[in-house]
Amino acid sequence: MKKQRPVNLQLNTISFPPSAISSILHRVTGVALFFALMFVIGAWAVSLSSEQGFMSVQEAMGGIIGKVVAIGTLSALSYHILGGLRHMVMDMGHWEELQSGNNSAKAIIVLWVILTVVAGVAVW
Ligand code: HEM
Repeated sequence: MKKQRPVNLQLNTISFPPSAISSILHRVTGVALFFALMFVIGAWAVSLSSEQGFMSVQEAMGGIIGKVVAIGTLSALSYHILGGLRHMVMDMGHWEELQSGNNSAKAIIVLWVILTVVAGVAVW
């Protein structure tokens, strides 16, 4: 094996194509959804436990932290669903080439940003 193999440990010089960014985002939002779901189910359970529980969840959701968590959850869910739909289309044999794959990745990222802004406006 060659002793002097090319090494690139400078992460800021590695450029990721849109499809790679899309793939990373899909995994990140999947993990984020797992944790967000604990919060959603927890809040749901407390809100249904009693009238006081409902009021406390309502109050928490009206605060800045509650709103940020809600927007983050909706944002992760919207990206994950868009990514899931893109996967479904790819499973049917489309958007598998370099160009079309990168284009569809860019498209869902743009759609995701728009949906996040819409969710932000709606929740705030
Ligand atoms: C709260 C519900 C969900 C959670 C917690 C979740 C979680 C995850 C996680 C953690 C991954 C990454 C797995 C890995 O990369 O090893 C993943 C992948 C995936 N998810 Fe979800 N997911 C959820 C809902 C959905 C929905 C609604 C869809 C479809 C619209 C979907 C479609 C997919 C697909 C297609 C993959 C595979 C992506 C790939 O192969 O790169 N997921 N999910």
